[in-house]
Amino acid sequence: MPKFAANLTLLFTEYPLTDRFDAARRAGFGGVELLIPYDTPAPELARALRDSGLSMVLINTPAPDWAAGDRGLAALPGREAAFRDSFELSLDYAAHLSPDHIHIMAGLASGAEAHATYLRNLSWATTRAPQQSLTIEPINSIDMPGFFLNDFDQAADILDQFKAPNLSLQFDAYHAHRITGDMPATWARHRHRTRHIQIAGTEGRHEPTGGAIDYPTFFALLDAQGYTGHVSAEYLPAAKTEDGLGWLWPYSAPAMP
Ligand SMILES: O=C(O)C(=O)[C@H](O)CO
Ligand SMILES: [Mg+2]
Repeated sequence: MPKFAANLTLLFTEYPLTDRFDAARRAGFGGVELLIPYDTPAPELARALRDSGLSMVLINTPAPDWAAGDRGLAALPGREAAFRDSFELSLDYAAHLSPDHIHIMAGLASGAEAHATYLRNLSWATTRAPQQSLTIEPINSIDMPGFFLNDFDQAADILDQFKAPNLSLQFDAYHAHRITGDMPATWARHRHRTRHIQIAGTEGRHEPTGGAIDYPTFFALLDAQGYTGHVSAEYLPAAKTEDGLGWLWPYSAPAMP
């Protein structure tokens, strides 16, 4: 059975942030991820994490002004100093939260200069934090127009060129479906590069049920292939989070009250 984590940026938003950790535990998750933890002091998050007994699976590098359209800095020419500062901030948070992975957000950019900047920044980051697992994630261009890393083969070229032991693929099955139309084939091509998986339903990015991806079959395949990473629920609950968790119950029952 895969190890399931809850994305606390999207799930359990009915609760204040620090209460979401325990809500995830009660629901049966074994880990959590938090995309943008930087508005809450790291010690406060660390306390909530410790009290819940869960592990932190993933944080993202900052997208300094999300509301203004920032989606990360790694591929932005001329913003190298800001990227390094933002990466240092994620390392500060990592020192408190010990995430399995930090996702380096590429940002909105395109072209050769952005590509060169991205490679330079990734190279710097992999050297700066050799013990920290780092990921890159292709994100589909419909949900996030202009995001630099928007294709799995593009990510594979970069990873294969780098061969950095601490840099790997974050495989979001929802994005894989939106980008290629064939999530299982995309997984087959790229699973050896993957250390973290995220899931969502293909209809409205809601619960991972129905829709074009057969998740029970995918989870069985992950078991058969010996995948040891986490599978994070990164979706928009269609209603109250707890009301949509039936998909998790065959794998992990909610804790008794
Ligand atoms: O959009 C996604 O799928 C992600 O995982 C990014 O980290 C967004 O922040
Ligand atoms: Mg994702």
